[in-house]
Amino acid sequence: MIPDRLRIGTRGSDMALAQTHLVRDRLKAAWPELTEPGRIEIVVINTIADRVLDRPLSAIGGKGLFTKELEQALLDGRIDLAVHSMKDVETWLPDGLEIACILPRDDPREAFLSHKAKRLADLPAGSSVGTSSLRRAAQILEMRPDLRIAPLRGNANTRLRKLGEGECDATLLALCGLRRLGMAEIAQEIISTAEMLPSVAQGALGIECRSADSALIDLLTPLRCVTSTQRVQAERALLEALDGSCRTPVAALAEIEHGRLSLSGLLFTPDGLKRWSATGEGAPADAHAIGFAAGQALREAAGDLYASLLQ
Ligand SMILES: NCc1[nH]cc(CCC(=O)O)c1CC(=O)O
Repeated sequence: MIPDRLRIGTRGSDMALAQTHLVRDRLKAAWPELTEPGRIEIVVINTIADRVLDRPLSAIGGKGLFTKELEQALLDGRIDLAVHSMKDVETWLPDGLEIACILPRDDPREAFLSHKAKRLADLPAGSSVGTSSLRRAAQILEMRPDLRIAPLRGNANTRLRKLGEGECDATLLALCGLRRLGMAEIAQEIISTAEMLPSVAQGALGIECRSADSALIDLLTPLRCVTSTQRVQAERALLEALDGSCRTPVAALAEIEHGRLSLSGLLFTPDGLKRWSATGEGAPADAHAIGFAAGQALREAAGDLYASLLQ
């Protein structure tokens, strides 16, 4: 049975709203009854990550900040669905909630933006790259130890404005995020995943619901993408084995080709001076085990240094 009313919770940024509108439109396309006026309501919820813009996320509690208020609204019954960028979703969810659906994944690559150079490799020595992502900072410093990292917080629009105002010489953003904002053409260089492995789950959208809402979960069936789900499962299992949080620079990407899943993962020291890599391969149905084993391998490779990365 289709519920009379569905309330979708979202952050208020342009990117979050674009993602939510995409989910709403897919739901309407799958279930024509939901196109009736008033059947789907969008509820904007302000999160700590949107309010605190002067400090890096890793210093104020990590990526849970993007999702906590939405999860509380789900638990309180104020909303029925929450749309998230899967890269912002914590490794462990609160009891009673689940990611009931992962949509077809977008391009996970990073986009380079700058007024000083067309490519990251061409930035003059000493240029500043604005990012508050520990992963991006470590990867940039590994490739270009002669660059400086400058803190840059805020949603994508805010970061683009700050770049325009000259707060930094360059920045990196998820290409899919730019695309959702209708601004993909401003990407100067699209960095290959071989050069820069993206964040776990970058480009994937997920829908979180109350586990008890089985009728609603059934409604999401036509929106699910099996291969995207398996890829995200493998990458998130890698993070799970690492106790991953925003404080540990980790990158991972799983791909499925000819019925085989292959996973690459990297763990960095925040200064980019050291990195460890692990790979895994197997049947897509074993995504979780493949990811977890790769995460454990990274942890072992880092050895005694691993504890210091968690500080
Ligand atoms: N950390 C914020 C965030 N969370 C998800 C995306 C991009 C969209 C996605 O990965 O689905 C972004 C912006 C960025 O990193 O450039």
